[in-house]
Amino acid sequence: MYTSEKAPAKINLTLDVLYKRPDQYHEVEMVMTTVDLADRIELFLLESGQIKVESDSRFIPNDERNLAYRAAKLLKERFLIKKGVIIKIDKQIPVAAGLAGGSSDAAATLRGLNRLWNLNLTMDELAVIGSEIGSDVSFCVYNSTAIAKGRGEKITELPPPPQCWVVLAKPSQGVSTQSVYQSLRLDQLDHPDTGGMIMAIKNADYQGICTRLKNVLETVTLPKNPEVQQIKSQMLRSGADAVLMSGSGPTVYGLVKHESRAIRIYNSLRGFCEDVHIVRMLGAQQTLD
Ligand SMILES: C[C@@](CO)(OP(=O)(O)O)[C@H](O)COP(=O)(O)OP(=O)(O)OC[C@H]1O[C@@H](n2ccc(N)nc2=O)[C@H](O)[C@@H]1O
Ligand SMILES: Nc1ncnc2c1ncn2[C@@H]1O[C@H](COP(=O)(O)OP(=O)(O)O)[C@@H](O)[C@H]1O
Repeated sequence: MYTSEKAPAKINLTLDVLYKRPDQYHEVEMVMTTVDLADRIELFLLESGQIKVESDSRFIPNDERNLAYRAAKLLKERFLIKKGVIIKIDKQIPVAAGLAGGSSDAAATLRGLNRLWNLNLTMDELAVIGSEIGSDVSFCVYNSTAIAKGRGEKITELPPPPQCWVVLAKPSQGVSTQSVYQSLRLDQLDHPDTGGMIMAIKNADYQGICTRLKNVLETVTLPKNPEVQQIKSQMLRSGADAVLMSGSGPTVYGLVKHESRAIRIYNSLRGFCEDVHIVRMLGAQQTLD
């Protein structure tokens, strides 16, 4: 028995942090969507009951630390499943980049095992389970466009944003999500216009989306990582309609309407950044290829 899932990357269109919670997480308000840069997850039923992870990437663990492994283990224990699974990960999303690659792999594993192990769980039930793996996993289960609140597990879906091209550039220096949140100066934040962003998306207002991109975590990552600001400036110089760092970073993305402009930005980044991708904004549930 076999099944497969795509695990797309996410980008934050807005990311706001409201306050630090008693559980030491932060209350967030984020508008996120997906792009067509995706890992591919293949799931093979194992009668032996074992969970195995195989990946072509040397940047992620292939044991119980892998978020896809943790998703399988959680489902197996929660629903007393005797069978096992081999999880093959074709890694395309840059790791520790602010693109939720690990979270998306975990979410794709939940969706795939729901079929492979005949669990018949709803997306809402899978999203609740996903929130036990990480704050971004619930959003990744729905795999669409949404407002995320709470730690990131309270999801309200939105219509997809208008079609456009996205140039993603990931600087070489990694970033620790935990340290970014912990270094945030909550009393000095200039908050995003989250409501305005939601209206712009609902009205398919591309310009309105561009003018409202804002991520408060930039206040931490940009001073520590000058490459991020350099890439933002270079993208704007080369014609991006808007630029922003995604999540806790360091990936920067630029939005443009036409592929020719995306190619010009891509070429202008040679020498600035090695890990650059031209992708489409997705924003809606993906059918399997
Ligand atoms: C920053 C964001 C924005 O979309 O994405 P990435 O940059 O990771 O893609 C997310 O909030 C990251 O979600 P995720 O990467 O799943 O975080 P988790 O593993 O749950 O938490 C990692 C650490 O980040 C901090 N954390 C995370 C979420 C949150 N709402 N408040 C926090 O303070 C905590 O210190 C936690 O120990
Ligand atoms: N399947 C996976 N894909 C990517 N990273 C993973 C995976 N499983 C565990 N990890 C670990 O999670 C961290 C990066 O998570 P990722 O979701 O790629 O970054 P971000 O949270 O910045 O978007 C790294 O420490 C990586 O080793």
